[in-house]
Amino acid sequence: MAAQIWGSEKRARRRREISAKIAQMPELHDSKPLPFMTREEKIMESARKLTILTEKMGQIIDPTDPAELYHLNNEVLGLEGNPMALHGVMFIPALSAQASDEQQAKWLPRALRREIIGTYAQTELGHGTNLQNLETTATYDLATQEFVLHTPQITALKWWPGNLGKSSNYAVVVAHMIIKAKNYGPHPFMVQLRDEKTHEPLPGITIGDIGPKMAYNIVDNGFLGFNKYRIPRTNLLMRHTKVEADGTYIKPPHAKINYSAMVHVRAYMLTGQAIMLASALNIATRYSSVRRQGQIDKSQPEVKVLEYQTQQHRLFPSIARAYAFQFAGAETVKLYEHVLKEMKSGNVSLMADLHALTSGLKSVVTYQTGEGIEQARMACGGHGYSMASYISEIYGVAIGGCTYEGENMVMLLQLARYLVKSAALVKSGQSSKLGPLVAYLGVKSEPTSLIDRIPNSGFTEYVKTFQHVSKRQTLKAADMFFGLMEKGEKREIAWNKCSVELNRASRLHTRLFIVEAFVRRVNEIADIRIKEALTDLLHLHVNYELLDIASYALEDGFLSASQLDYIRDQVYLYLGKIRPNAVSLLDSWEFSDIELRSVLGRRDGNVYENLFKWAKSSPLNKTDVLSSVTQYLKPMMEKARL
Ligand SMILES: CC(C)(COP(=O)(O)OP(=O)(O)OC[C@H]1O[C@@H](n2cnc3c(N)ncnc32)[C@H](O)[C@@H]1OP(=O)(O)O)[C@@H](O)C(=O)NCCC(=O)NCCSC(=O)/C=C/CCCCCCCCCCCCC(=O)O
Ligand SMILES: Cc1cc2nc3c(=O)[nH]c(=O)nc-3n(C[C@H](O)[C@H](O)[C@H](O)COP(=O)(O)OP(=O)(O)OC[C@H]3O[C@@H](n4cnc5c(N)ncnc54)[C@H](O)[C@@H]3O)c2cc1C
Repeated sequence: MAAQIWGSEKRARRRREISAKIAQMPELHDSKPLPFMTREEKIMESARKLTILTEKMGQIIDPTDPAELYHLNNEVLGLEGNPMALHGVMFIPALSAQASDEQQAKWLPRALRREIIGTYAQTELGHGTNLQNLETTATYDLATQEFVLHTPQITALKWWPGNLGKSSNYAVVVAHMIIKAKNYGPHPFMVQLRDEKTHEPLPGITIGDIGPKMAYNIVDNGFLGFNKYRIPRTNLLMRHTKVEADGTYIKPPHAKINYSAMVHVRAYMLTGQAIMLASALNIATRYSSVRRQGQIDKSQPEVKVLEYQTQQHRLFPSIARAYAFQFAGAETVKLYEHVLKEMKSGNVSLMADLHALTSGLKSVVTYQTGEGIEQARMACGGHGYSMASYISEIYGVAIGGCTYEGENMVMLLQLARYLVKSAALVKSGQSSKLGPLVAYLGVKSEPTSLIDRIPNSGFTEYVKTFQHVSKRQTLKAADMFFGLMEKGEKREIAWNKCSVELNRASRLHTRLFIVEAFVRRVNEIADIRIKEALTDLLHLHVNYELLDIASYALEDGFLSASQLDYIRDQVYLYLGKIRPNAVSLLDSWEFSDIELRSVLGRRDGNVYENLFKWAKSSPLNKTDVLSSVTQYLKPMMEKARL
């Protein structure tokens, strides 16, 4: 199963080998539980481990393999981030996709050797979503052949970029490029922020940390202002766009090609989210098979809480989602790598499809991951609320994904643009022009679902039902939009008035893609036992998801009330079938105790002894009487006694 999850037997084996090596290297372990550290201590601890890793990485992993590097980071540095989180996730990808060969030769080897630390600085205090209204300017000075970066007012301060505040000395900065008073829109520039020797900010740069966040606090998300700060013309990333010495602008082959670093993260973050969801579920499911509370049969001893159907219903559909996201994520990364290769050689024809797909996926996956993790926390009762479970940190980090790389509603609306264009093709009889991801929009569907009538149809009838609801909602939302425009409404106003319906269409389309990716994967599996276990999970997935969106299929009678009962019964049937495999389905992800950082979720199940040990190690328990008591509470009580 681990081979299915991680992509191959070799990958699964390598992960195990890496975890085993790390287990033998105490210098790479947290020196004490992270929840007991202050933010400064955590940042220091992370930097300590990061530098050891840089030295010893070659002994542990193949540093050129991103999957090995990612696993190493998760084990050693953890999900709260590290001082170089953005360096690998956005700075290097931005340089790789947007710098010319010559620029790459100059900067990439230095970045890869970790001679310099970089980040991606785009969002500002006043604008994150609406890139066209970013305010930082890069004005070309023809006389000196330099760009002058400037922050015209407080809202133009860069705000949020990870590791910008304290760790990075370089950044890819996105600024409006102005040449001879003409604004060419946002473009990426390579900018040195700090002196390479002293790490002091360079003159003209104002920089710092934006303060603590809900989670992810090892990362120093930062602010950055420029006061007429000059960089050479050749620091504009020039793979696709060029500015010649005389100010001549050579436009890129696609208007949005500079957005590729965002698409990179949107594609890669899906498996990252799956991992966080599976981690939280691993903790909750293990704990649920240790925790005994109450009886189902009063004549029997107390049961493991995992025996309760409500507990299974809370956890198992999310286990199915974690697998579904992992499989959909792996497909998306493959597609992304393909499109990137094409893009580098000038073929930009697949960019719109990839943008639409990743926009929908990042939104649905992050939202459902958040839901699943929060349910996992509640499934652990009181102990889930303790930082000892570590679930709250996983939750905080995961839901950051609902916001970063494009706020979810906004990204769903990006997919909706693509769906509405596709709907227009269907309505004008041009269905043959639909891309493969939306081809179903042009296919006539049956009048009713056959879900309960062809039980051995594999998952075909389910897929057809998802297709039906997605198609119907897309055409309905598009009709609403076109109708408003026909009535004379301006395009943007009409769009806003339909946006809730449009986003519903985007979610349904994306959920269909996720179901299909899961079905595709299960169909490919040769090993009978693995196929059986995943088929059960897929049954739960399709029935649970369909129940969740049933209103769309009931509205037009595609599903009947009795079919809904059938679907509900299938959910209960598969909850029971999955119960014996539940812990194994999560243990198969092979998270080590070091990586999980959870007292509740330990592999040995020794929860209570370790919770007590953990509580005793709380810094508050170093003394029996705190100074807050001696200084304030004790005098107060004494005064009251007088
Ligand atoms: C897209 C916007 C909303 C609008 O852009 P704008 O330029 O204004 O658009 P318009 O002019 O209106 O045009 C719209 C048309 O453009 C098309 N379009 C838009 N984008 C693209 C694109 N990328 N490709 C192709 N086409 C595109 C669109 O389809 C329209 O076409 P049409 O007109 O309909 O034909 C834009 O403003 C936007 O994107 N806003 C969002 C801003 C954003 O995303 N900011 C991100 C900042 S960086 C950030 O947030 C970083 C966060 C770091 C987080 C760190 C944690 C990382 C964890 C990663 C884990 C990795 C795990 C790895 C796991 C593993 O290895 O397994
Ligand atoms: C943990 C974290 C890490 C980050 N890291 C980085 C980084 O490394 N580099 C970087 O540059 N940035 C980073 N960001 C910033 C992030 O990319 C932005 O916060 C994000 O893109 C959302 O933009 P915003 O903050 O402007 O939200 P807003 O756009 O202000 O969103 C507020 C509300 O307005 C709604 N809204 C906005 N526009 C529309 C619209 N057109 N239609 C409908 N609704 C709309 C949204 O849906 C939302 O409900 C990070 C953010 C976080 C939380």
